[in-house]
Amino acid sequence: MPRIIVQKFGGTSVGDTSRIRRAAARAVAAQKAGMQVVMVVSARGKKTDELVRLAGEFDIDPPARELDMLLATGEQESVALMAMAIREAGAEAVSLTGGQIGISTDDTYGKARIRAIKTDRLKEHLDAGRIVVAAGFQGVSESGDITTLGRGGSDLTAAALAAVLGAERCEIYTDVPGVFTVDPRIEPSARKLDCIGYDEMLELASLGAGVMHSRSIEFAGKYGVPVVVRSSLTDEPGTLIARAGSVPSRPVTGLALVRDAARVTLAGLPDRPGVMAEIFRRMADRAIPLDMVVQDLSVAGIAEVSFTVPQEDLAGALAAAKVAVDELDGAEVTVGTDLAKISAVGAGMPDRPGVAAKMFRTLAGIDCNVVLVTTSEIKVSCLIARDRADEAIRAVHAAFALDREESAGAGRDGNEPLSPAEQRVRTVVEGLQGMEDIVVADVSLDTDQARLSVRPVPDRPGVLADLFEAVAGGPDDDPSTGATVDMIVQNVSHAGHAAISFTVPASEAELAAQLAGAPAATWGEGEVQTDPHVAKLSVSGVGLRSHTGVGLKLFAALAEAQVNVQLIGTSEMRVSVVVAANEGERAVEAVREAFGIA
Ligand SMILES: Nc1ncnc2c1ncn2[C@@H]1O[C@H](COP(=O)(O)OP(=O)(O)O)[C@@H](O)[C@H]1O
Ligand SMILES: N[C@@H](CC(=O)OP(=O)(O)O)C(=O)O
Repeated sequence: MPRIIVQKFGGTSVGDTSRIRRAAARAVAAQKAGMQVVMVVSARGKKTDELVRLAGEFDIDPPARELDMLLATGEQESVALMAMAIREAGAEAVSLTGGQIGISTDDTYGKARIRAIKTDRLKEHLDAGRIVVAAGFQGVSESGDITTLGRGGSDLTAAALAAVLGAERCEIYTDVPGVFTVDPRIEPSARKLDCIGYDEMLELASLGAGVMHSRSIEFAGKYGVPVVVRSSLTDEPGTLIARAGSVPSRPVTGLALVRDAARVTLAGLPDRPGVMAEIFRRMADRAIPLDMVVQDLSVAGIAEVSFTVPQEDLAGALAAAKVAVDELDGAEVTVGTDLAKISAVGAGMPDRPGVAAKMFRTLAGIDCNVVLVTTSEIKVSCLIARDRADEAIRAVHAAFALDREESAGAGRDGNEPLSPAEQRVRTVVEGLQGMEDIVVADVSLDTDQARLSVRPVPDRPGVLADLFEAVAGGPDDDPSTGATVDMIVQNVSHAGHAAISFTVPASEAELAAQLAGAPAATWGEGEVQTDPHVAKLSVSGVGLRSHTGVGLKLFAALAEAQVNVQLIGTSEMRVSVVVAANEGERAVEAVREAFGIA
């Protein structure tokens, strides 16, 4: 069996002739070392941005088919130049477009999904001793049109080619020497990570870390492709992205920032099944990607839902929200702009209950107010004012001492046996029709949870910190005295007051209520309400958030089964909802049926 390596060079790594020569030299060196080499190359520098701008000169909303035709030329230019550079360096090379490689996609221009890849032509060239230079970011639809895979999509081409060719590894060459604890452009003391788990990297990428495209990590994780992110300018070893079992489990591995968030809140909604399904349907109709989704407990039969969208989708989201509110006899839609989302991600978070409290305390320390909170098992996200974002990232980075060298972690050969969840994913992957099809591996029910809601709480910095430090047993999160907080949800405030809900194991409900009572008592009317038994239903799989259909299907199934949703938490790997304890079984049955899971 020939040993194959895929090397991807991003736009910054092929920006000028000397960089193209340098990239070519790397590929030639790998071939000389005995590997068959597939290069995946992006458009040079800011070429794709330029082409988008150029299209805008003629049409502010250019036809998607023509735009894809145009954008694909950026990569076509760079693969041809790269093949010439390789010949100049004394090796054989052939450049291929997405269509020539045999990458078939669906026909969603601008963000097409890969359905299949034919490898015959690639393999023939490799066996003939040529370096294959593949155009990233593009494919061909069933009807024969050129499609693109979404901005940053060359990473996806590389991961996909590595998967179908059974490559030893997929190397992503870029302008930084690896994955850092946070974007080094924001925090110069950011530290390069030696390795990171697929799940953590997937969360970080989807929460804003631009170093890799989230769908490419989804893909690499699904097919078990080892990925290395490294510098195209130096020989440092880079960062290995591998399975969770082979990397250290840190409470916080890294931070990510989304600068352009906007909030939409639908208020005065009836508290009955079907509300979320209606909202998701209206957003899906307009292809609006929902990011943070927050539903807090209803008061006197009135519910409220908030979500964030990229600022550029705000107008569409607002229009869709107005239709939903009318349909649901809701009261009003409000929006918030100039917001940013900062997130902390770490696979070891479940073992360190104080992470959220520490993040809240740090934000309070710089007098930064938190508008919305959502958490999943391995991340905490806070929506804050955009003009505080950089300062907030730097403060949180320092608070978790992310600039400091970590102690030696677990082994990193990636050969540990698959966990049951990973095995389930593998089984589902084997039955996929299209390579990028959704993987819903499991629908589970945890009936051993309690929900606490604290309201009203004053809307000022420090409140979240006081509450969650108290519940965690103090600022040092001593596990012997605190309760283990699972999901945290804070919705937007009204008239200076907000509400916060969270879940804990049922056995810790009383303790948590007691601990939360102390800070609540200092907030005037603040009251802790406990539901000692609720059920948490989770749909888990790979890359759920990038498939907008998952939320829609989940909420439609719950509505059909007449199950009311109390709280929601979303992440890339999991969508969780809290429902009444006596509705849990009915809910899980309906959702399993909807996703075709036995
Ligand atoms: N956590 C992170 N680690 C490293 N780089 C990051 C991180 N988050 C964001 N970045 C940014 O990602 C950039 C590399 O991605 P990109 O510009 O898309 O490169 P390419 O053109 O090679 O695809 C870096 O210059 C860096 O500023
Ligand atoms: N050229 C495309 C695809 C890509 O992945 O680029 P880069 O590797 O430079 O992020 C884009 O700009 O979106």
